[in-house]
Amino acid sequence: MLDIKNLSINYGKHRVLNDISIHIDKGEVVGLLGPSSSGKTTFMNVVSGLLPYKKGQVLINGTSPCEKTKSYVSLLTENNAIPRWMNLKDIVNFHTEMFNDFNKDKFYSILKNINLDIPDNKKIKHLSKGTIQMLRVALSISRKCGLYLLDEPLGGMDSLVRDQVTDTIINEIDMDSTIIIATHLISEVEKLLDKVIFIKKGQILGIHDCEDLRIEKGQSIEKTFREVMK
Ligand SMILES: Nc1ncnc2c1ncn2[C@@H]1O[C@H](COP(=O)(O)OP(=O)(O)OP(=O)(O)O)[C@@H](O)[C@H]1O
Repeated sequence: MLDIKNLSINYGKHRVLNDISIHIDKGEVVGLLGPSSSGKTTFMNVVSGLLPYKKGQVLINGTSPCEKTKSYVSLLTENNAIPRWMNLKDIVNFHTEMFNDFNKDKFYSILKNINLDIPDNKKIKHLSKGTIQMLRVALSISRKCGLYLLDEPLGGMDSLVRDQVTDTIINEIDMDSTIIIATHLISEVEKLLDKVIFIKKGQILGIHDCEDLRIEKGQSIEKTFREVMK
């Protein structure tokens, strides 16, 4: 489904992704795990088509990121891009117009499941950071896509809410869709993951099947992550 070969990205002279190669199958749930500044967001931006690349190859079902693949990919960006003046109804209308695959009913049902009771006329600027993040996650998983790129989906949420949101992510996304979650909150997402990619300073330190890694190391993915990143 996603094939990346020898991808390198520079910002000026600073290399932020260094010759990375990754293959991800349809339906896999993959954790892109690395400390701050390891290149996770850059990776997500390239795959989503937001950031062009010159070195290497990125193929989504055989096609380089472009307008066509954008309709196949739901990107949850790390930072909020929803204008602060919008209210809930504006946001829903915007998404309905913007994305043919956005399912409004599903969106409201997800809000209900995560106990997010936001009136239609409530403006973004009056919501807390954690609430905005929950809203953004609900928006991105209410699209029907083949690939979900979730960049720090749990940022700004308290631990109880994080559990609820991780369960919602896995329950609401079709099983044959692929999910890539970039995060450094590993314990919260590790139960969801089939595969992990360890990344540091733009370099892939390892790609593993989670079950195999747990058996091989006899410990959690988070503990192995800490050892690998030392
Ligand atoms: N637009 C940019 N111009 C120059 N350097 C950038 C730009 N965006 C990111 N960088 C640099 O690229 C490196 C990787 O950043 P990136 O945001 O991809 O990492 P990350 O793993 O997502 O980090 P975090 O977990 O803190 O969000 C960092 O050193 C960052 O400072």
